[in-house]
Amino acid sequence: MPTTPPPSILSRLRPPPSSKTKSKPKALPPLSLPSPTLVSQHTPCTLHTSILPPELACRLFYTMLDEAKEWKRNKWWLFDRLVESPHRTGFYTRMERDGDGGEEVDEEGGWKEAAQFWYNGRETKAPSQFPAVMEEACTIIERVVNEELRKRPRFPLEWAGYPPDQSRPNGDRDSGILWRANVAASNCYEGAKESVGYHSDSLTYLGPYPTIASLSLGTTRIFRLREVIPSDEINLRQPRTYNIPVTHNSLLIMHASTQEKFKHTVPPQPTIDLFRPPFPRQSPPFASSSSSNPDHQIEPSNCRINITFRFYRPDFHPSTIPRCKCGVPAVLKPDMKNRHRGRVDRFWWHCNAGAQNEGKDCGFWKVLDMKGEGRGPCVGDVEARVEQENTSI
Ligand SMILES: O=C(O)CCC(=O)C(=O)O
Ligand SMILES: [Fe+2]
Repeated sequence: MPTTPPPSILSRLRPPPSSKTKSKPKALPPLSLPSPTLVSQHTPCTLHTSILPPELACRLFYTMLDEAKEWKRNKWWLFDRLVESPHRTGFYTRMERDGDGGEEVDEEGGWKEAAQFWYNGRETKAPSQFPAVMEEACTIIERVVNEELRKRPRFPLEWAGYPPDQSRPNGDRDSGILWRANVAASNCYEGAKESVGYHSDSLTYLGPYPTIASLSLGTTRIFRLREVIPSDEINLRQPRTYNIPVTHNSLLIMHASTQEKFKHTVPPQPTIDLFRPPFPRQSPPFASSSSSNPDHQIEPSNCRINITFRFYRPDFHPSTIPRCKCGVPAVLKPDMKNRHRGRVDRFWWHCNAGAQNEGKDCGFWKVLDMKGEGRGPCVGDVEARVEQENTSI
């Protein structure tokens, strides 16, 4: 009986790795993060489900749906193409009280510029103020964000709070407040196909390492995060995609370093579940006893409303933002690909005029110099001062 010769031992060994063929890092499958615990484990964000009293969340949803009729689709030049955002957006400012907690002050000039920046430099009217129901929600959200901020380690370039000798908006009401939502940007995604592409938020008025509180109302959508891998790790690991289902009345807090290390998107979906508001539209009261058949007033909706509450830092006030040679406020971005000790330390200003100027910018470019530009106080400055005082005792 013919026998086949045993395979040589050499044929069973893998060839030695060639210096030319570098093995690519393994692609990681997307990970779904449907619970607050999982979100905290894998990302610099925290998720809070049922953040507002249900009746307030529902009333805010109806108010913002009505407001959304006036919102715009952003338009900007991307290279040589004029593109339009696949969702509608609105920008709001919050009335602040002066240092004595008395007269309400509205620095319209500054906020108008900030609103124009939100619309990619397009001329816009003065932004609207928070509607009363949004103010009510904001007070609750602000308290939760400040509680979280007090628990988390902070980054050196984060805002350290008002210096003791400086008057602060809202007087006494602000004691212990590190983060105050003074503006809000709102988005409406109608149907499964409306979306926002991958981006990180411009830091122009937020400054480095901002905290952004993002409230979801209406239909559930996926909020997707993906890390930007630093250049020196590109051959070592691949980014993972994280999918967070953001349900009605959930708050996703994007803590410091989310904008520096990750990009985020709300992608188009094949389908969505319609949202059935838990209360009828009419007000007041919201109680079901007010109507013989409240079901008749409840219309299912295919919209998701998102409100991002933001703290525009006093040391990044519109009057302090460098202008490029085109004469418009520069945009501030983190140098995401270069990280040292796991941290982005470098940020730069660059010309933003191309967004409205047929894609042509003036090439203006400048590294952010916190001290040189007179900004702060930052967490790192305060910590360094305390350390110095302790060593000199
Ligand atoms: O709708 C969302 O959850 C995200 C919105 C967003 O990324 C933005 O407004 O910058
Ligand atoms: Fe964003």
